[in-house]
Amino acid sequence: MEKMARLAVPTFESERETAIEAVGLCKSFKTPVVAQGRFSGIRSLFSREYTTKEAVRDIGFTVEKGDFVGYIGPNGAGKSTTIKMLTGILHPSSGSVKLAGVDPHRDRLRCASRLGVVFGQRSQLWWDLPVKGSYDILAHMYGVEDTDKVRRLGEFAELLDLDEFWNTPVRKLSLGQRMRADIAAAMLHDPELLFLDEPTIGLDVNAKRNIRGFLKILNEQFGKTILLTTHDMDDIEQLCRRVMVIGGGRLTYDGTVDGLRREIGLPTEIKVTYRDGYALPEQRAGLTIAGAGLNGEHTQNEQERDSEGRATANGFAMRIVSRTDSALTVEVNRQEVRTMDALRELGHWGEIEDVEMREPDFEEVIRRVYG
Ligand SMILES: Nc1ncnc2c1ncn2[C@@H]1O[C@H](COP(=O)(O)OP(=O)(O)OP(=O)(O)O)[C@@H](O)[C@H]1O
Repeated sequence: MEKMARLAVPTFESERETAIEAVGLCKSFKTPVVAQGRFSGIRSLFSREYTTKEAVRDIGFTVEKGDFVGYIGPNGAGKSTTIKMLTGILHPSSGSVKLAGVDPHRDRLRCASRLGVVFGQRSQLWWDLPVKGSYDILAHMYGVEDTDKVRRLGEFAELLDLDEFWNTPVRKLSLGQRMRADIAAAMLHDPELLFLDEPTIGLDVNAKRNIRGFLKILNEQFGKTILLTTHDMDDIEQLCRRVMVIGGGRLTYDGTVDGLRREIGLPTEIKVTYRDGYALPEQRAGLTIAGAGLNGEHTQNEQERDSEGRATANGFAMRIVSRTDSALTVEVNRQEVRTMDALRELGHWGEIEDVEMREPDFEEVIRRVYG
């Protein structure tokens, strides 16, 4: 870590300089209408009929230098299309993008030196070359000095455990190894700005932890600006201060992660197993416990559930949803009470042997955002 700190040349003079500015960004795709019937394949080739898909509609936002922003939304929402426009791979149908004041479409070369890009589904490494060989080519392409290359790769190898597959052809790497190699490749020329499109997709817990740790260091110690798309809510919660949600091509939320959770209002589920059973306090047998510090006030307001019978955010602190002789499963409304306070309360009812927690899953969170 100390060695890494020596590498850390602050890139930004001012903390709050703008790293990304997107204004009225739109992207439509025209696709030929597929003809029906005999010779449909050949007729489609000559068809003049098109359908238009508005993948991104009027998106605007600003990202300050040093920010770590999550960009989330369901499949087909327009995340990758946005990233491709931000990185200059796709031209917007209308609107504009500036990266540190530079248009990535007009000035691709200047932007390339400031920009690292990782697409989780695709690699920028040479399939048949050993990992090291790809880095040599990339360093040459970006004009990275040999001393810088060696120093950076040494640090990345330490932080991302690259040594174990240094000489292995890329095609033989596991998905986790390949992703680590790809992220190091994207940072080899020391860009200020890093775009990551689903970098943890399909990875096991250890590989995810390793990659998240590295991204955290890049952001917190090196001040790199990072924009991350993901379907993994843990990526967002552990890494991002800010989250933007896109749905149907439009930005539907832009704010803090906590703000998003509050807006959605889904409860956390906790299952507590007791060593020798539990005793519910008399006044709490109604299974719904009021907020304000779990003071035992009893509420039984049916409006606290939505039309599907789920607990809604307001009006309760903790609700018992199922129980056996030795275990209780409760929903905790995090708008009303902290999880630690809920656990403390549960601890008063018996000796706790085991605790399992379940956060609302990502797809459910997203569904709620779109109402
Ligand atoms: N080159 C293309 N031609 C036609 N339609 C496209 C093209 N690229 C994307 N689309 C369409 O634009 C919409 C947005 O796609 P995009 O890949 O940006 O979504 P996404 O949010 O990244 O989804 P996912 O999470 O599944 O990767 C989708 O309906 C997709 O089918």
